[in-house]
Amino acid sequence: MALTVQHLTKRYDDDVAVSDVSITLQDGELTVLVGRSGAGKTTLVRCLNGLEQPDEGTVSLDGYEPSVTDIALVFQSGALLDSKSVLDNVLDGSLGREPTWRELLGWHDPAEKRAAIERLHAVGLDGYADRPVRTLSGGQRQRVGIARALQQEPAVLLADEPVASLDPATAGSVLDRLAAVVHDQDLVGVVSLHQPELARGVADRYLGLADGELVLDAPAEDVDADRIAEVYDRDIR
Ligand SMILES: Nc1ncnc2c1ncn2[C@@H]1O[C@H](COP(=O)(O)OP(=O)(O)OP(=O)(O)O)[C@@H](O)[C@H]1O
Repeated sequence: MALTVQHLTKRYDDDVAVSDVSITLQDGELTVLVGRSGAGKTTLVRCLNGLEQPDEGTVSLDGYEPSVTDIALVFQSGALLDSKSVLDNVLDGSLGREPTWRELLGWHDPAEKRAAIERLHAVGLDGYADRPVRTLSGGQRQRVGIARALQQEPAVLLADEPVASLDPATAGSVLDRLAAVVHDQDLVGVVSLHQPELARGVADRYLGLADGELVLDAPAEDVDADRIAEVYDRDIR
């Protein structure tokens, strides 16, 4: 499976947020998207999953237009429902696959429940299913967010600055989980990061944006700290 972006441009009035970006991302690889504040990372991620419509260009999955469930997004805040249990938050990922009456009554298919518990295992949250989400730490919440995204059974897993609010050690462990599920489940993985040093060890590929333009697209083994620093040092228009 490959996610292909061709000549994607997104403008806000006269401001070009993403400018003529073309990329191909393979499954089983975690791509780390870097760039200074305002470079266009969030806009590109939102265009990838259809939250924003590009002004020009296309996004395709193996040559087809992706469906809404093909691409899952992990939000910076986790965007979880605090009053619900961990398991119920994960099960929200399969809404849309289950009949409406089940959603309304909260009676989930037992197979979906088993799958949700396996997804909690995949993100290292065995034994947390019945905990109310409000009792979790920031890192645990982000891992619930990843499990919920996996419950959607996507081909592409996007995460927009998923560790911005976490301390470096916790951020590292969340990114390790993200990389592990991308590799184990052969997903196309994309994570945007404010702190590129956290990407070392988890990135298979780097993309760098500067002022909306793609200025770096290379396998991680070809990218050293200086190459990443160049992305941040580019002159702003
Ligand atoms: N909804 C919007 N309306 C108008 N301009 C926007 C909107 N969203 C983003 N922009 C502009 O598009 C450009 C790219 O913003 P974007 O949020 O994609 O950058 P970013 O790299 O994700 O930044 P950060 O790291 O600070 O989150 C910026 O100039 C921003 O002001």
